[in-house]
Amino acid sequence: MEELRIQANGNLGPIDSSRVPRFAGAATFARLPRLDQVQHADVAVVGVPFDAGVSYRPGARFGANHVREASRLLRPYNPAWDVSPFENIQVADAGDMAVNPFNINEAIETVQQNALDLTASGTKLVTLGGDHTIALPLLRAAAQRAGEPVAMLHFDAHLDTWDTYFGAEYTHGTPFRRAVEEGILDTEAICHVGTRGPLYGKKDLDDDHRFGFGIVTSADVYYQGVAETVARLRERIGNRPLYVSIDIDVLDPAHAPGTGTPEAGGITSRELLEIIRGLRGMNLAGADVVEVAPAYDHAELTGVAGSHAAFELVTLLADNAAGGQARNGYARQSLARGREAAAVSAGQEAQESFE
Ligand SMILES: N=C(N)NCCCC(=O)O
Ligand SMILES: [Zn+2]
Ligand SMILES: [Zn+2]
Repeated sequence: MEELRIQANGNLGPIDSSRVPRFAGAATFARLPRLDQVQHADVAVVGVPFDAGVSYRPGARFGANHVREASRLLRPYNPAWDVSPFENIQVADAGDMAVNPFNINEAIETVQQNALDLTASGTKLVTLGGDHTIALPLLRAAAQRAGEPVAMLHFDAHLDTWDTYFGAEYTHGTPFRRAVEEGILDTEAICHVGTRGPLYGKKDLDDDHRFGFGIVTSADVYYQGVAETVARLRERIGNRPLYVSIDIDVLDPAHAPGTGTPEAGGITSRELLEIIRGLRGMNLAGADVVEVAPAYDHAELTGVAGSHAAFELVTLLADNAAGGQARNGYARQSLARGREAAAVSAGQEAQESFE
């Protein structure tokens, strides 16, 4: 079966699903080779089976393998970008980090160290969680590799800038407050996207604002549309090294029921994928897709959504490595049409589409 891989430009790609049924064999992300089967990976997809930081339903420890299973149906060409990511760069599945399920502090150290090890020779990481606690050590590693605090786009129903739960500082609801305190985020360029749902009090928003976060709520995405959302995010982030953290609960529970703390009124998977495509050319340092909890999933909805989000992130990295060649994909065309339609309805001249 191994010899039935697609190969291009010296890169070992997925097992060819026209010759080996895609439901055969052990799952790796997108049926890509394991890291130990390649000389060097430009991008590694790695799992973190950890959920000891959750405040409600457990189960995200099984998320990475669920996303891998659902990713069997991905195909090698991404028409939204006009890019074949696995041809441009070597992408491999680095398996799972061996994190201690009984000791959160130790697990956080392990994730940070493993992330540093995996990125030692320039590999970029797309991490599959796991609960959102793991974003903290991943951000530490990303900032260390970037040599400076990183910008962040945080897709989530929740702020995750709370202080403590039951006195615990390191949980899935607190990683970004810790990250600000540690000085690893560029607080000029951090933004939540998809925020919604009840909070503990107004102070949650005041604190979050004080830390420097911008907020594009789920309703904002609805009212202003994807094209405008993307334009604002790009303006805020610029060319800074950017970490993208995607909590799958950013999606409406109709699109992603398999998660631990669902909130009604979320964005659609179409909106999420289009916003990621809108980040074309940005300086992505690393990314994660977290909080997939398969026990609450139905018909693999959440797994499929997670796998597609990860595929778009890998495509972004692959396109950057090829010098930002993506020009003719249909996402670009849709985005241009969206900007035009928004301008017409606002009675303005259509603005130049961003580059
Ligand atoms: N799903 C994440 N990351 N955080 C949710 C914390 C919500 C809470 O327990 O209040
Ligand atoms: Zn969340
Ligand atoms: Zn979260």
